[in-house]
Amino acid sequence: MFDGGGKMKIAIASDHAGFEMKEAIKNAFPEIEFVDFGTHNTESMDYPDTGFPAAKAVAEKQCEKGILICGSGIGMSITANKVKGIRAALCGNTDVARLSRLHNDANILVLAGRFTAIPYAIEITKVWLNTPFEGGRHLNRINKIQQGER
Ligand SMILES: O=C(CO)[C@H](O)[C@H](O)[C@H](O)COP(=O)(O)O
Repeated sequence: MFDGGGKMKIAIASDHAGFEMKEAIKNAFPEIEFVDFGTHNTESMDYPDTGFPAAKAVAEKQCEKGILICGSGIGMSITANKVKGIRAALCGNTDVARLSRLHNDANILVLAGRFTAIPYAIEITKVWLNTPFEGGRHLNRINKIQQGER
């Protein structure tokens, strides 16, 4: 369980199409403790095999947040949002990444390994990790999502 102390603990996972970006993100943030759910090479595999365990680690609060990467980001988004308590946001630019935290309290960032340049994906990640939830009117909406999950 994440205890709020020490390094921020982030679940990270990809399929083969997101492997290179996953490794680059891990290297770009040495101050973060990444729990890597795979995949560990570029051999073809199925994104739910890594996406579900990573999303569950966030939902069960073993990790504070998560980052998932596949080719388009769609498969990982669909997978993660099947897990109760997960609000996964596919972000292709820094403005949307900021809003996904401010307004949606997104607890998983999804990136598109085949459609976003790696240096920009790192910028998106930096913004996403450093933006707090705004609360207020947005909290009512998050509560309604949680009620709809039941
Ligand atoms: O789920 C996806 C598309 O909606 C992901 O982008 C996958 O990475 C992609 O489908 C993998 O494609 P591949 O042809 O098997 O490499």
